[in-house]
Parts: sequence; C-alpha cells; structure tokens
Amino acid sequence: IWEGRRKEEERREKTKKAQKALLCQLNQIDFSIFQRKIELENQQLVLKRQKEAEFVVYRSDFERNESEADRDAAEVSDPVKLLKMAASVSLGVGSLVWAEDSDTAWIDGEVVAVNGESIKVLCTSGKTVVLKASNVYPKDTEAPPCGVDDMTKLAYLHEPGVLHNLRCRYDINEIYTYTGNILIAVNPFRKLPHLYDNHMMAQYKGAAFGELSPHPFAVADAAYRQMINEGISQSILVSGESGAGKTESTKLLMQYLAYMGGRAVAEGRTVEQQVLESNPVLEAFGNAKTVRNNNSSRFGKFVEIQFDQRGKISGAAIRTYLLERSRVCQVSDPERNYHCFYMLCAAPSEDVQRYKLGNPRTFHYLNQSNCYELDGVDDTKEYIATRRAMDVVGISSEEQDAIFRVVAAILHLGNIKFAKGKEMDSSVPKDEKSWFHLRTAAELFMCDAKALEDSLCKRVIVTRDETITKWLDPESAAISRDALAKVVYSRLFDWLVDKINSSIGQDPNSKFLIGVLDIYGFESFKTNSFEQFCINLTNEKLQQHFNQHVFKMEQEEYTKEEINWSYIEFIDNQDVLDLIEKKPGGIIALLDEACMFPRSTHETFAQKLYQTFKNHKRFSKPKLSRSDFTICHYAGDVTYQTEFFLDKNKDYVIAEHQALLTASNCSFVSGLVPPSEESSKSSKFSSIGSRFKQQLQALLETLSSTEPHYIRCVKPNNLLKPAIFENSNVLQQLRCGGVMEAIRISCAGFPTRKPFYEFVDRFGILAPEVLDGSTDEVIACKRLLEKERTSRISDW
Ligand SMILES: Nc1ncnc2c1ncn2[C@@H]1O[C@H](COP(=O)(O)OP(=O)(O)OP(=O)(O)O)[C@@H](O)[C@H]1O
Repeated sequence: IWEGRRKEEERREKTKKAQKALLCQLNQIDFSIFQRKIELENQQLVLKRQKEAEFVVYRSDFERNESEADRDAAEVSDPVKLLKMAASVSLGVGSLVWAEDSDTAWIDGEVVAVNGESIKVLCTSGKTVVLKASNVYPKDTEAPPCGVDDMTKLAYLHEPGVLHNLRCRYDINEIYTYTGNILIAVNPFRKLPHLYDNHMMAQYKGAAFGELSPHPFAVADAAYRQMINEGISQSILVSGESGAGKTESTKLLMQYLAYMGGRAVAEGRTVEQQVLESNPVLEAFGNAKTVRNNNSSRFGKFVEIQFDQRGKISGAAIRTYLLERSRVCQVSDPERNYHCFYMLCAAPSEDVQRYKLGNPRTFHYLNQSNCYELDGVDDTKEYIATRRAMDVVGISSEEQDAIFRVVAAILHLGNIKFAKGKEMDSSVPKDEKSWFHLRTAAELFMCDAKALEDSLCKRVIVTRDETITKWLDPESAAISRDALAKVVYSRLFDWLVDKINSSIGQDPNSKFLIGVLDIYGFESFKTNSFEQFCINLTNEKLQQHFNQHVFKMEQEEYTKEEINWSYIEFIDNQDVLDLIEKKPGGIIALLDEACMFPRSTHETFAQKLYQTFKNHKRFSKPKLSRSDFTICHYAGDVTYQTEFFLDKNKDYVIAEHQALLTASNCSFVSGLVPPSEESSKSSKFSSIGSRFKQQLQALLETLSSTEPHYIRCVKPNNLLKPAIFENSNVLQQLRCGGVMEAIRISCAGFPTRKPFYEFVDRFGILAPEVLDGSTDEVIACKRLLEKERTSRISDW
C-alpha cells in the first residue's frame, strides 16, 4: 500500500511539475504574442497617422494647385490629376524624417516635438537637434531597402531622398540610376566587367527604356532607336567633375553604338574600329594624371557618329575643345605631364636611343613633380599599344616617327637653360648641357640649331623705317622657350585630331548622327585661372540647354496628361552668359581689347571689369583683392585670378618661332604651322577666348538640332577608392550637374507620379470600406479621395 501511495504521490508531483512548466511556457508564449500584437497595432497606428498626414497634403497641395490654375470644380475629382500631387507632408510627433546635418548633409531620425515652425528631431546617431521645418523632410518608411531604379518612383522627391536612394544602390554596386530620362552614374572605382560584355549589349538591344536596369547601353539604345524610328539626330551629353567617369561612360556609349551600327567587314579597318581606337591615341596625347584622376582628359571632346539610311555607321568626326597647354611646361606635384612623354621615355631601347631620351627624371618638363609612374600602368606596354592604335586610325609609320620626334624635341627644349650673355639684357644657353639639348632639339625638329637659338634669345621688331633685333634676357628667353613648346604641342594635338578625322572619313550623305559629348564639368578651386573661366562658360551654356530641355520634357508630360502647367518657372542663366560673352562689352570682349593694347596689364584689365560691371548682380569684386573678380555661376560663386588671363588668351605663334618651324626640313614639322600664319603679327587679332566662344556656339547649334539625352557622372569620393560614398560631396555634384534643378522643376508641378494600384495599396488603409466590391482601381482611387474630402469637410 505504502509503495502504491508513494508512486501515486510521485506521479502527481510529476504531473504538477509538467503542468507548471506548461503553464509557464504558455504564459511566455501568450505574453510574446500579446507583445507582438501591441507592437503591430502601434505600428499600424503610426503608419495610419503618417498616411493621414501625407494624404492631407496630397489633397491640400492639389487644392493649392487647383486654385492657382483656376480649374473648374468638375476637375477636382479627376483621379489622374489627384494622383500626381506634390508630396511634402506635414510632420507630427513620431514621424520619421531626414534632418539637415552639417557633417553628413542629411541624417535620419524621428520627430519628438513640434513647436510652431521648429521641429525637434532625435537622430539615429543619438543626437537631438532642433531645426526649422524647412530643413526637415519626411522619410519614406516604405521605400525598398535596395532603393528604386528611377528617382521619380520615390514617394518623396527631395534632396535627402535622392541622396539616400543613390547611396543604397551604390552599396550593392548598382551604380546607375535614372531621374526620368537622365542617367546618373556613380563611379564604382572598381572593375565591373559583367556589366559591359557582349551578352549585356545583346540584352539592351531593342529593350524598352526603363524595362531593364539603368545603364549607358539603355541610353545609347534609346538614342539609336529614336534616330531610326523618328529620323531625328541624337546627342548624348556626358558631364561631371574630373574623375567622375565621363570618359569611361563615353567609351561604353561608343562601344554600344559600334555594336548596333557596325558592319561585318572581312578585312580592312571599319569606321567603328577607328572611332574606338581613336580613344587610346587621344588619351596618350591629351590625358594626364592629376590629383583628381589618374587618367584625366585635359580637353573636351564631341564625337559625331554618322549613320546611313539603314542605321549603319558611315562616318565619324571628332571635335576637341581647349587642350590644357600650360601642362606641357608646368607640372605640380603629385601630377604628371601628358602620358606620351613617359611612354616615350619607357619605349623599347632603339626608340629611346633614336630620340636621345632616357630617364624621365632628367627632363625639366617632367621632374617638376615627383610622380613618374602610375599604379597598374606599364608605360612600355602603353607605348606599344598607342603605336598599334595609331596604325588602326591610319597614322603611317613615318608620321608616327615624326610625332614622337616632336615629343622628344619638346623634352629637350625644356632642358635648355639660359644665362646672361655678353650684351646688356641678353641671354645664351647656360652650359654645355644646355647646348647639347638645344642641338638635339634642333636635330629632332630638323631645323637649324643657330636659328633655334636665335628664335629663343632674340626678337625682331619691324617698324616703318627699320628692322631692329632685340635681345631677350634669360628670363624672357625661358618664357619664349616654353611658348614654343606649348605651341608645338598643341599644334601636334590638333594635327592628330585632324588626321584621325580625315582617315576615318566623314560621310557627306549621312542621314543622321549621334553625337557624344564628353566635356569637363564645373570647376571651382582655390586658384581659378583662364582655363576655369572657359570651362565654367561651357557649363553655363550646357546648363541653359539642359534646363530648357528638362523644362520642355516636363511640359510635354503635362500636355500628354492634359494638365494645365503654365505657371511654373525655372531659373534662367542668360544674365551670366551675357556677362561673359556679350559683344561688345562682355568679359571676353574686354579681355580681347586688353590683349590688343601693348600697355595693358592684368591689373588694368581687372579695373576695367570693376568699372563696367559694378552694378551687375552676377559680378563682384572680392574685398581684399586688386585684380580678382567673382562670378555668381548657376553652380555657385567662383573667384578668378586675372594674373595670366592676358597671356593665356593670346593665340598666335611668335613670328620667330613660325619662321623656325616653317624652315624645318621635316614636312610634318613645317606643316604644324601653316604658311597662312606667317604674317600673324599683322593679321587680325585672334584670341583663345573668342575662338572658344565660337566653338561653343557651333556646338550648341549642333546640339539644338538633335534630341538630347543626359548622363550625369558622380564621383562618390576624392580618394578614388571603391565603397566610399561621401554625402556632401555627392550632393554638391548633383547640384552642379543640374540634377537638383531638374528635380526642382519637377517639384514645382506634380512630382509624385503613382500608378493607380500603388495609390490604392498605399492609402487603402485610410478607408478600407470604399474598396469593397470595387475592382476598378481608378474608381477606387476616386472614391478614396472623395471619402477623405467629405470626411474633412464634416470634421470642420
Ligand atoms: N563605369 C566604371 N567602371 C569602373 N571604373 C570606372 C568607371 N567609371 C570610371 N571609372 C574609374 O574612374 C576613373 C576616372 O574615370 P574617367 O577618366 O572616365 O573620368 P572623367 O570624368 O573622364 O575625368 P576627367 O574629366 O578628369 O577626364 C577611371 O580611370 C576608372 O578607373
């Protein structure tokens, strides 16, 4: 019996324990379920509140727009229009937001208090900030974590949203994003070969724009198809700051166009091959390492690809703009001179000996900087590759020899130093080394050594009565030497471009063209000289073209949707363009005037500017300066130093240099300075600024006759390294590139464009009953809006 009782007791105890354990477990489960339920309800409540707030603004914005446009009441319930309303929302406690931040541009957080116009935000970084309402934007809590491939798909089209979207995508190597028709390309600074292979090109062929991921191939394909289908010439404008990836994008565009328009030719060089191979040639002579890019193009480029009736490439032309000449003689550490100089010094030994070259460290034009080699670049291989590319673009071996002879001669020229001569204020080559380099330069130029010496050390002044020979002091002789080097190099570059053009050949019967523009972006440094002035003029002109186009595109969109949109304005920069290029009286005209008067200095030029533009709202004189001036550009203020403006603007070959080169026994060298310029001193004054202005005018005329497409390249960091995305830096570029202006134009109307089903999905929670029984999304949207409208009226 006892044993039985004990066992019974044990069993009961066990059951009790088991029950207790189960109860405990149950309790826990119940508790966690309860907890989750509460959280969910809370979330839904917050979500609902946020959506209510968002919706109210959809509605009130609509009404604002409606009253401005003075539409009739019937239109109020038009769901097409209702779905396109501006999406700025009124923020309340608990709203998730973006707050302006001095370090990271925008930081996310939650509103913890609202006091009139000021909003207190608890940021995710832990800090609390109080900001004006205008510096706080709503955050889209439903945005996909990987971002959206087109900015116009963002629920809130504002600066932090755009930035965050680019960043999310960049983090997963999605470097391309659309803003409507504009492609934004963020430089990955790492190779992504899978993005650009033949398989990829095949995918984009004929795919509707927007159907596949954003890509330069998609832009090129859209341009190509529009050209074929509508018979309109196209242009693709690639812009961005130095190192942002313009040239790489341009090469991808050309690769795709060659793929689409190329012909299968069994032998010989095809036009497209020549166009593609012109890149390495132009890069060897026109690119250099700068602090901002190891392979920076120091010139602007417009490649015009011509097509025949069947859409096959039939010709091409390359136009270049404003090569940076000063680099030939002046290189600052840690930059390099043009690549071709280093390639030639690293050429196979027979070539090095032939041109009497050697270590680049022994040449003055190269050793002003300590940078001679580039990471991952073998100059010997580059030399051989450049020679091969020169073969493909039709430069004969004799011509190649002459080209490299001239390059070598320039290096020797740079090593000629001058000392005081016997006569007063005269100069002579300083020592035996200098004599050696002078003789070698003359030999390579195939001209007389004495004539070279005279052209560097003397000037001949012709007056009405006599001809006077004037000596130059050592300093002036060195300036004359550098001027010769610069003019020869820039003429050599022009020769290469002309040669490439004539060997590729233009098609006079071409039906259409696609132009690809790869041009320097807006520049603002500590010191800004004439080059920056010209570059920024280019950007002002392109900006105006861009704004007009974006505005036109928006206008077309509204016309298509039958929405009245005539009250939106955009900032026009015509006043800056007038300030710079108006004739007479603009800055370029005043600069030309100053260059023509022998007694002008940069100071007298600056005084003239101060006088002329003292009341111009885009021009100002910096307080502590006597010769600088500031222009208020569309992308920000830039202060220019006028010191070298006059020199850099003069565009003539000194008569002595002209005579020297013309007398060369090498037809290539004499051909660099055509005889028509012999009387350059007496001929009409020509200036770099005015010539550049005309070139730009011609470019804009070409662009205006085409349908433009835009690629905005962005450099995510200044370290040129992958996986680093600097918010403020990127934002600055988006502003300068006009992306923000395009968004602003869009925001001035109805920026949020939601398909009906998305609208119902998003806002159905506010009045689920109206959706019952309705399968038509348009009707559902209409009911939803009407329901909210009546409920608000009854609230009042
Ligand atoms: N799509 C890309 N994929 C991989 N690397 C890229 C890409 N775009 C740019 N880069 C890298 O960035 C570097 C700079 O790009 P690129 O020379 O095209 O700049 P850029 O805008 O033309 O500059 P610049 O005005 O100085 O000539 C390239 O040499 C390359 O290393």
